[in-house]
Formats: sequence, structure tokens, C-alpha cells
Amino acid sequence: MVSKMSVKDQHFLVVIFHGQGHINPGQSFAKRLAKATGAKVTFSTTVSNHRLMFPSLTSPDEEITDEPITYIPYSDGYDNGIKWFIDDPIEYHEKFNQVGRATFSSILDNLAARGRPVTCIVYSMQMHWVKELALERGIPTAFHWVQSARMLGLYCHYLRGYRDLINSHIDDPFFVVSLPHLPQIMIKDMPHFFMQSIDETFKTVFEILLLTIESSLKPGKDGSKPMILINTFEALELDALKCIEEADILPIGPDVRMLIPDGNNIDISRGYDLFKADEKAYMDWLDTKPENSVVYVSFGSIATMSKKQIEEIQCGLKESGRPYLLVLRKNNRETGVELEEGENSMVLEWCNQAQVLSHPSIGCFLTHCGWNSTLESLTCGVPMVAVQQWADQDTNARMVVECSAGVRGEVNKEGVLEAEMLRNCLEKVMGSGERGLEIRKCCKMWKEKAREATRDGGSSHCNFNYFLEKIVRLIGPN
Ligand SMILES: O=c1ccn([C@@H]2O[C@H](COP(=O)(O)OP(=O)(O)O[C@H]3O[C@H](CO)[C@@H](O)[C@H](O)[C@H]3O)[C@@H](O)[C@H]2O)c(=O)[nH]1
Repeated sequence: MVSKMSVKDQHFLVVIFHGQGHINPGQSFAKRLAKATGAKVTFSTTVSNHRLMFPSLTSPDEEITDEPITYIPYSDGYDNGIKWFIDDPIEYHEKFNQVGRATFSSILDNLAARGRPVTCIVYSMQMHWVKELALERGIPTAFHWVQSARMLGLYCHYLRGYRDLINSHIDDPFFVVSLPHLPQIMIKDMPHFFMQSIDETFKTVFEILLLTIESSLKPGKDGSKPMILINTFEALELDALKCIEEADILPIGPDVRMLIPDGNNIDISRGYDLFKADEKAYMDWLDTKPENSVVYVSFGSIATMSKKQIEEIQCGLKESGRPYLLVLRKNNRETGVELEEGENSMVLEWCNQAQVLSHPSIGCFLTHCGWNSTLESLTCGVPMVAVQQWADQDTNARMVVECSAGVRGEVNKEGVLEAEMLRNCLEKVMGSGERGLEIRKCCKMWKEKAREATRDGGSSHCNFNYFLEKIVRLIGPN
């Protein structure tokens, strides 16, 4: 058990790369940290994201305290959010490395000058310079990996000797690769960053990603083993967690919005989002629907869908005869697609996904398999139809099928999930056939295991305490 007397005097700084997929697990982790320790916790993301999270501030870059967390933004050099990092990644990352590093460094100086020196930094993807700054200043760190352990394992194997094997078979999608501690995997199910045909955009993003992983594996200033906190749980990825020996690998998840830290109650309280939730009374609408009847559709905060894809999805959903809740962000609406709404369908711009997935009427999640969505679905026991797009999503979709939490919606040659395929998938997952029964049984099991992990004495709870104990050991009592 961690001595609260020593840990509560610390000041944790959780610093996050921009994007909803990073901000959500980061915020959940920060809240959990504050609740478990009573220590000061500061959360920092880019100015442009801070402005979206707090749109009504008088001064847009203002520090804000919403107990128990204080929010202080750093700049990535694009405070108006004009250049999103994949529009021009080379220019973005050049500026991000300079401006981000400098402004983040000033935050550390300012906090120290105000008598609130940071004693531990938890940082996320693409931010290799945080580790460098922390090493210079002797501040202990932990890397917060917000994707699956399997993904981290794949990247580490790629870095540690398997790059040539993977690259030499990259054009053979069905070639099966065997890697230590991971299930055999076909080339087509590997992270799309491995594909040599990817353009410069993704190459740069990938290089920075690898750089961050490499730097996260460096020991601390005192030679201590580095710590990697992973947003997953042991029961889901026991083997994959053994891929890396150079660091303390600590699965501490699921860090999802609906779980109260260290408890098994449901906390539907909102975190701060980059998008405004739709004002339609969607939760009331869900209340009118029978248990396990509604299909929830969302493709996360980045993916865009073609007009054809949206039409096919709407058509498949309508033909399935099942009620559906479809999230389509503004950029998807600009395709000019006609949206159909009626008694059995609702289209939203954004919602509180954790709250929606926790509603008993939800029977299936048609998802792009971003890691947060995948984990949220598992934590809520909702079966999935997986239609992956990029990055880690192929690998996540593969895992969904392997752990019988859903099926994959195969796309046609144009990359479109056709209406008929969608209808069949929904029938497989929600229908009365054997496969559906099996999937629903497994989803209940995953829901229980995910919650078990974060309860007192659960594996994630113990790993979280190990992290706190180690930090206190590294810092020494104040
Ligand atoms: O209407 C919505 C739609 C989404 N969400 C939330 O937004 C987050 C979306 O995250 P995720 O499912 O991971 O998708 P992306 O936004 O696409 O995340 C990016 O970042 C993830 C973490 O690195 C990767 O796994 C993904 O592949 C990558 O696209 C989740 O927490 C959702 O609950 C809402 O709250 N409301």
C-alpha cells in the first residue's frame, strides 16, 4: 500500500500530445492520479486543444483549475490550430520540437518559481523531448502509452531486430509473421505505418513515434529502469506485456471515462472534449429503446468517411431494421450526404460516447477500432463490428475478432463497407445465431474482467500503486 503521506506532497504533470484520442485517456489518468493520491496534478496539452476544451475562457491560454486538476497549455507553434499535424508533418514536427520543447520547459520553470515544482512527469506519444528535458532536470518520468500492449510490442520488435523481416514481406498481405510473445500476425493486420508504400506524411509521424518509444526505454538519470504505463489490462494482453524487458511495463487500464478511479462504480462525469456535444436529447431517445437493440456508429475524432461510405452505412442500418445512433462530425457532413433521421434513427455531431456505450439499449458498436473506442466497448460489454482505417486500427480489429468481442466488416476494393456486408455483420453480432450468443457471452466476460482489473487489489490497481511507490522511492519523501 502506498503511503499517502509521502505521495500526496508530490506534483504530477501529465503532458499530452493533441487529439481527442490522447486527451481522453490522459484526462482519465490525471483524475485517477489526483483521486488516489490527493497530490497536485497538472494537465497540459497544446494551446489550440486547450482553447477547444475551454471555449469560454476570457483569456484563451489561461490556466484553469477544475478540482482536482489544473490545466496549463503548452504551445506546439500552431495556437490557432491551423496546421494539423498530418497536413504537413515535416513542418509540424520541426516546429513542435522547438516551440513545444521551449514552452513546456517554461511551464516547468514557472511552476518551480511559484513554489509548485513538478516532481514527476507522465508524457504521451510524439513527445520524445519531454524525456530529454526531464533527464536534464532530474525529474522522474513515466511514458503513458495510449494504444494496446500488442502495438507497443510490434513497434519494439520492429526496432529490435525484426524490421528487415517485416519489410521484406511488406507486399505480401497474407504473409504470417511470428514474433516473440505475440500471436502470429499477417502483414495486412500490422500497423499501417509499416507499409512502405505510405506517403511522406505518415513516414514522419512514424519516425517520431519510434523516436519517442526509443527515448521512453532510456533509464532515468540515476540508472533506474524506465516505466511505461499502458492503457490496457492484464487479462486482455498478458503475453504481449512480456515483449519488452528494458522497462517496467505496467498495464494500468482501462483508463476510460466511465470508470471511477480505483472503484467499480460508473462515473459518467464529462471530461473536456475538443468537440461540442450535440444538443439533441440522445440519452432520452435511448431510454425509449429496448435493451441491446440499438447500433451505435462512430469513427472517432480523426477519420473521415466518403459520401458513398456514409450512404452504404445508412442503407445497411435501415435495412437491418434496428434503431441506430450515428455520429457524423462536421467534416463528414460536408460531403453533401443526405442524412436520414426518424423514429428509429438519430444522427449526432458528437456525443458523450462513454455514456452512450454504458446505456443498456446499446447492442452493437460499429467502430473504426481506435484504441479508446475498442477499450470503451470492451469495458461496457458491447459487441463490435470493426471497420478499421489506419494506424493501429487493423491490429485492434484483429484483436477484437481474436477475443470474440465482435466481427470484422470487410470492405470492398474501393475500401467501402457495403450495406449488405454491414447487415450480415449486424446479424452475426446481434442475431440469435450461435456466433452472436458466443460473442455476447465473451463481451460480458470482458466487461467483468476490465472492471475487475481496476478494483482494489485488481491487476491494474496494483500496477498503478507500484508506479506511485516507485515514484516516491525515486523522489524521496518531501
Ligand atoms: O461522438 C464521440 C466520438 C468519440 N468520442 C471519444 O473520442 C475518443 C476517440 O478515440 P479513439 O477511439 O482512440 O479514436 P481516434 O480519435 O481516431 O484516436 C486516434 O488515437 C488513438 C490513440 O492513439 C488511436 O488508437 C487511433 O487509431 C487514432 O485514430 C474516444 O475516447 C471516444 O469516447 C466521444 O466522446 N464522442
